[in-house]
This record gives sequence, C-alpha cells and structure tokens, in this order.
Amino acid sequence: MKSADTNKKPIRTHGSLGPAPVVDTPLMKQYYQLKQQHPGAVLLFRVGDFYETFGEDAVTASRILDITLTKRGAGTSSETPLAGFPHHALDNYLPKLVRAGQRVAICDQLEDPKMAKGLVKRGITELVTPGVSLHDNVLERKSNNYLCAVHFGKQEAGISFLDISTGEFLVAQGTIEYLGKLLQNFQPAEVLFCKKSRAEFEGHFGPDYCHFALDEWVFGFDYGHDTLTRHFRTTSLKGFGIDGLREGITAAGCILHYLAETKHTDVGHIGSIGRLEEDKYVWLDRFTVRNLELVHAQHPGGVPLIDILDQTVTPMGARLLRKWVVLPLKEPAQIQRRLDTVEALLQTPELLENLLQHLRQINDLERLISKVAVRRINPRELLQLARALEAIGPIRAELAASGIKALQKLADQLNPCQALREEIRAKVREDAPILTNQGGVLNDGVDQELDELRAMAFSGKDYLFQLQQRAIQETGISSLKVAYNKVFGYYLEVTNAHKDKVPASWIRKQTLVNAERYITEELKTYEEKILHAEERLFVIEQNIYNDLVLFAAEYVAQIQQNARAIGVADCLASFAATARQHRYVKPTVDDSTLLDIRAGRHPVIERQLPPGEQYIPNDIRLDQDEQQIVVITGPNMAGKSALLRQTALIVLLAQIGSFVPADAAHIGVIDKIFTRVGASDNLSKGESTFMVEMTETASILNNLSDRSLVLMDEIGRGTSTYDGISIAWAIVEHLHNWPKARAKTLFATHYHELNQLADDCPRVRNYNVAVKEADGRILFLRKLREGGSEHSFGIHVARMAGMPTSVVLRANEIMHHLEQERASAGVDTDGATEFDEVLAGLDVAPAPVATPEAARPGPRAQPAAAVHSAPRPSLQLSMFEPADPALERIRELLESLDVNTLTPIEALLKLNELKLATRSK
Ligand SMILES: Nc1ncnc2c1ncn2[C@@H]1O[C@H](COP(=O)(O)OP(=O)(O)OP(=O)(O)O)[C@@H](O)[C@H]1O
Repeated sequence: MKSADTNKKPIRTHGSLGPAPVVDTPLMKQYYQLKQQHPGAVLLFRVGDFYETFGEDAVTASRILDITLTKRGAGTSSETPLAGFPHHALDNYLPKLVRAGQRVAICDQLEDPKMAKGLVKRGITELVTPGVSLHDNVLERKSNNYLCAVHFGKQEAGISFLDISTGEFLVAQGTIEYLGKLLQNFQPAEVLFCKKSRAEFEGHFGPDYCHFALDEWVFGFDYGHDTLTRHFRTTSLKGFGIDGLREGITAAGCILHYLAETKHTDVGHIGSIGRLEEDKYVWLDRFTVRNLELVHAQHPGGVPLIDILDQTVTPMGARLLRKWVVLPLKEPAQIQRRLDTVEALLQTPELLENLLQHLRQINDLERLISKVAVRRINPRELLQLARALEAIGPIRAELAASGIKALQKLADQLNPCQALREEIRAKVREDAPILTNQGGVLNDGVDQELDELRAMAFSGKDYLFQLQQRAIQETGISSLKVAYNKVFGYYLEVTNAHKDKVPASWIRKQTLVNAERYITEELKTYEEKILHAEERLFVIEQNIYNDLVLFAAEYVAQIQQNARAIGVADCLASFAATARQHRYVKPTVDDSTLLDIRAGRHPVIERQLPPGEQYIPNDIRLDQDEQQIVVITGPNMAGKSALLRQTALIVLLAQIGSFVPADAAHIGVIDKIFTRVGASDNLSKGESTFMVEMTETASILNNLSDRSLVLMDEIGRGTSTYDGISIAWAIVEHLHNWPKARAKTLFATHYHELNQLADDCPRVRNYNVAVKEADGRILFLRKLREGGSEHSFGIHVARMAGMPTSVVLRANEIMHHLEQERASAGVDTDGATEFDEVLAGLDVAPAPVATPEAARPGPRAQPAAAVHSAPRPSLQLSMFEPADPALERIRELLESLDVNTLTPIEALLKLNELKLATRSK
C-alpha cells in the first residue's frame, strides 16, 4: 500500500483518528505512516518496553482493556490521547481486543534499539483480526474460528470458510438461502465482502456479523483462481472438485488475499480446499438451526443440543461434532456405517473405555501442527505434540484389533510419526521454557559447541562467585555482592558504611542512596567471556530449535490426517458414551418415507427436568399415505413445541449417526427440515420482516419433497387472529394439496379451528396434548392422543402464572360470553363458522385434491358471497363495510384477484397487502 508523502505536510490519518494532531517528532511521523497502512485497525506501537496506542485507538484500547487513558503533549497543538501497556502483557491484552471485534496491527521494533542509528526501524509484523488468529487466548478449544468471504455473482453467490488455526478451507456456491444457512451453521468470526456489496450483504444476512469490506478488484475470478492455484501449486482446481464454482473460487481467493494482507504468509498447512456440497447434507434452514438450538441457545441460560450430546475428549472431536450436528447426512449407507460403529463400540465396553482413555492424551494435535506450519510453536507445545503422537500408537492398535471395519479403516489412517516423536524427545528438554531465545530449551548432548558454551557460561558464573568470595576476604566487607544489570553488566556492590574499604583500583560506576557500585578489570574480562558464551549459546539453541520445527513441518499433512481420524473416532466414541449413559437406541434409517418414533423423548428437556420429574415419552408417526400432516392442538404449556422439536432432533440425531432418545425409531431419510415458529418476536417484527419471511417461506415450501419434514409452531401467533388462522390454514392446505410432494408435517397450534382441516384433507390428522381439568384446575399430562381439542386453556395457564383471581374470573366470564355469542351467530345452516366464511371469501387455498372428503361442506365449499350473506353480528370484519370508500378500493382489489390461478403463497402476500391497505386507510 502506498503511503502519503510525509516530508512536506503533517500526516493526517484516515477517518478513525478524527482530526489528527500536528506531528511533532520523527517518532510520531513514523507512527502515522504505519497507522495509514491499516487505518481500520488498532495499532499497537512498540516503544521501548511498551506497546502504545494513540488517538481514537487509545480511547478504544483503554475502554476495552480497562487501562489508563492519558494525553501525549497535553496542552500543545500535538495533544493526543495515549494508552499503553508493557510489551510482555501482549498475550493478555491482544485477545481481549480481538474478542471485542477489533482488528489489531502489531508494530514491532525491527532492530535492536542499542544498535539503531537515529530512529529505531519499526514495522507491522502481524495483523490479528477476529477471523485470523492463532492465539490460544482468542481461540475456543471446542469450536472452529472461521474467517469467511462472500461474493455475490449474477446468478449465484459464492462463500468460503477458512480456519487458519486448523488449516480447514472450504468453499461453496449457491442461492442466498444456502449462504444464509452456511453462515448460520459456521458462525464465522469475521466476514469479508466487497465494499460495494455491503448493503446487499446486510440486507440478506443482517448487520451483526463482524466484517471487513475489501476493494472491488480483489473479487475478480481470475485473480481468485490465480491466487488459489499459486498457493496450491497446481495448474487447475479440478483436483479439488471445485473448478465449476466461479463465485466460490472468487470468495476463496479473497480469503488467501486477506491472509497475505494480514502478514500470514507461512500457511503451508492449508494444503487442500474442500467443497461443501449442498446435496450431501440435510437442508436445515437458518431458522431451524436457531430454533432447534443445535449449537447455540436462543436465550441466555438455554442449553443447546451440542452440550447434551458432546462427550468428546479431544478438541478435534468436539469441533467435528459441531460440524456433524449442523450437517446431517442424507445417504442411508453412510449413516448406517456410523450407527453400526456406535453399536459395535457399545457391545465392547472395554474397547470403548480404552479408546477414551488414550484419546484423552491427544490434546489439540490439529492446532499444534498448524503452529508448526506457521513457525509459531513453542518448546512446550512441541513436547505436547510429541506426547500426542505417543498416544497414537496405542489408539491405532486398539482400533486395528477391534474387529470393527470402520474403526480398522481409521486405524489405517493413523501414523505415530515415530521419527518426529523421537527427534523432539531427543532434542527438547522435558522442562523446556516457553521462550526459545533465553536458553534451556535443548538437552545436553544435542550439539557439541552448545555443550562447550554451556560449560563455559556455568563455570564463568562459578568463577564470579569465587571472585565475590575473594573480594570479601580482601576487603573485609562481608555484605559485598556481585550482581548484574542490563546497563552496567556485572558489578560489585558495597553499602555506604563500607565504601572507605574499597581498593583504589576499583572503578566506581553508579551511586545509589545506600550503596556504590564498582567494576574491576578482572570482572570486565570475565563478563565479556560469559556474555559472549551466553549470546552464542542462545543463537545456537535458536537455530537448532528452528531446524527442528522445519523438520516437524514435513509432517504437517500426515499429522492433519491423524487429527481427522482422531476426530472421527472421538465423535463415534462420544455417541456410544451418550447412548450408554442416557438410554438411547439405535434407529433404523432407510430409504422409506416413513417416520415412526416410539416413546420418543426430547434429548435436552429430559436432562433439564427437576429431580423426581420424568419426561413423558410420546409416539409420532408420519407417512405419505395416511398421516402426512398432524395438527397438534393443546393449551399453552402443554408440550406441543417440545414434541415438534423432539421429533426434529430425533431425526437429526439419527442422520448424524447417533443413537436416539426413544424406545424405537424408524426413520426414512429426511432431506430437508423446515421450521417456522410464529413467535411474537418473529412474525410481528415489522412488515418488512414479515414480508421477507413470507417470501422465504414461499420459496422453501415450493422446494419441499416427499422426504422433507416441516415443523410449524403457532404460525400466525404474532399477527391478528384472522391473519394467523388464515395463514396457518393456507399453509397446511398447500402442504396437503401440493401435487409435487407430500412433505411430512407437524403443525402445533392453539387455534382449535384448524381441526376442521382434517374434514377436507384426508391425510391431515388431529391430535392433542392431553390435559386434565380437575376442580377448575388444569393438569398437564403431556401425552399425545388422537383427536382435536375444543378450546384453549389460556385462562388456566394465566391462573398458574399467578394472575390475580379477579382477572382470571373476569376472563372466564368474557370467554363464556364470547362462546355463547359465537355459538348463536357464527354457525350457519351448513355448520360452517364465521371463520369458515372468511376463508371462503378469500379462497386462499388451491383446488383440493379430488377425494370424497373434499366434497364435504367445509371452508372452501362456501361460495365467496357467503361472506356477505351469512349473519355476522359478533365477529365483524370492518374492512368489508361498504360505506367507506377506502374499503371499496380493497373490495375492488379482492375482486380483481383470479383465485383460480393464484398460488397459495401469492395469496398470502396479497393478504398482507390487504392488511397494509386497511391500516393505511
Ligand atoms: N413430554 C414432556 N414431559 C415432561 N415435561 C414436558 C414434556 N413436554 C413439555 N414439557 C415441559 O413443559 C414445558 C412447556 O412445553 P412446550 O413449550 O412444548 O409447551 P407448548 O404447548 O408449546 O406451549 P406454548 O403454546 O405456550 O408455546 C416445557 O418447557 C417442558 O419443561
């Protein structure tokens, strides 16, 4: 990047520093020059033993790090805020800044200040950003830390993820929904996009992602392709199976560009790039991932599925499990292999125990080898690497002898890398320090010169001790001591009380309050010898250590393969451990379209219940021919949502290869799980959100297949009753009548009116979650039983929640009144209710499938005119009052609709339009 001409005018930084102070010294001139290289980053500027921040950076740093904010040049034209911390505290403070979402540029002194002529040379040595970090304090052991890049193409969009701490590099291309799902699944720490795409990105995915916008030229396909092929040293990307992904390649190229920008150039551990194939995994839309709380809880204090499931003992296993959970499989054979292995592990408890015990020794093999690749591994970590490799041998032996095919295959992938292990053990001292430049890293006998220098340094120190003893004897000053500091080197220190006994040949060097410090010729000579030996010794150690790291770097690919195999073994062992501990059973997973769960339980809720309370299991059966859609009614708190979610979670667990919380489960593979929850914070967020959601719902509903599972929970709750029921009704009808697919559906509602759907739609069945009323109170039985419910129990729940008795009594009175009114006014001669009329008038559903049931009187059997001809004293829809001209317009709009060609979703959108029109009148 070009820096401004700094000779003539005062340097001004880019926006973030605000009005820049006048540059008054060469040091500040140097600072602003460096600051301009990464204007958006907090610059930690090394001055002596401190990292300093200036201007806005200082304000930010002091707020995040809770360090003192002072002023530099207070009261002068160059006054600027200042905050700093000692350089050795970097490991402590840097992660705090990065975790707070800051990008941090570290500027170091590039030469020894003692040697520098004039201003010390400084430069940015690293740019640490939330998505590009190798610091243990920034990274979470159990999750990946992804950097992501998004590129919007003309037809499709591309996306790429990289975890630099593990070397995992992924790419995908597809629709905006697919990208949204991947973002939700991978939860990147930082997203890169093109400057001009900011609005597009935020429009689709919201403003909450920590992001960085790059120049447009970075997002060229040719540039991306070249960057990738140069990195992988290949001529094409065919070998990775990604050559057709134009937008994806562009995004991936942008990631590598960013690594270079942030000075991450040693990235040999990024040895491959994998494609995230949309077809391979169950489609979980982003609401489903969030709503099922797979990896993150929706509310503070909530427990996500992963916390219940995760019994892994290695970080590789924990990270892989998080991926398995959000990417369930669709191929029955692949699922079966995992299930069979878990079963085999359960049948051989001794193998499971041994495996877990050895796995516990493994540590974070994957991140350790990445540190080797980027040359940032310290001696203690290298020892950890050796220890991890030592555990590989026994694991390989256990797996190979297991007699379980899948585990034997894993054993074949493991390699204890004996030569590397032995080399580390032979060279690195067991008690090696973290730093490599202060000695004590290598064993004796590793290098002859090193041994000789060590002997000299140590004997020199012995000599100094003898010198001290001699001086004490000669002068009679028993408190005399030999000491060392960086400025004067070795010196003799004598307290003031004895200074008259000091020989004349001693040279005074420093006067303290209570003592004098001296040097002698002899002391100087020995000091030089010792320091020289030490300096040389440190250099030799450093060189040998660097060579050892280079040697280890040759094992990167092999150790990454070990790490992957260990991750798989750990996940499977974790499934077995969970199944054993919590009574999970092996599901049957096949190509059928049946979903039959016997005595299923919610894996999370059952573990959260207070002691003594039992989770009540329930059966759920869905198929294509008889029971495609189950409408579940029941009062608030009955357990409807729990039932929906447990069904999805059981399917999901089965398809990631885990046993399931049930007595038995038969699962014909599901290809998509689609969830909509009509929570008030969802549908009622605002019209625009509502529209976006409806449009998305539309596109997803139209893409469902016979293998899809749809969960609708209180759809329409966030809007008015009529809207809510209409939308819910239309969606169920669509799902039932859509000729292209019969998606299995669970529909929870407390609109008991929806029970009428079963009259028209032969594959819709009514169920309810049982409750018992006794003495005006309600007892939740949590049992699903066939049949609809007659009324909702909101008032009882209000009582349970501690509502004042007077309010509860009054509510009861009003309810009875309304029920009576409704009974006398809302039922016409055919038995259709007021609500039926409204639906009939709008006719939002497509023509029913021709079945005998469809001929029965029901909502759609009513002609549109019925809306006006039937008496409606109590449930007036004022928008149909003819007197109002604005409403006339709405009527015209309605009449202009061709209901025979209108799709259900177009109808929903029209409904919304009408709603807006009524509001604007
Ligand atoms: N089968 C069950 N066994 C034991 N407890 C259960 C069961 N199902 C649900 N519960 C408990 O009941 C609570 C309420 O359940 P849930 O949220 O599913 O009710 P709901 O019918 O969806 O209510 P609402 O209509 O208010 O959303 C849950 O938080 C859970 O603690």
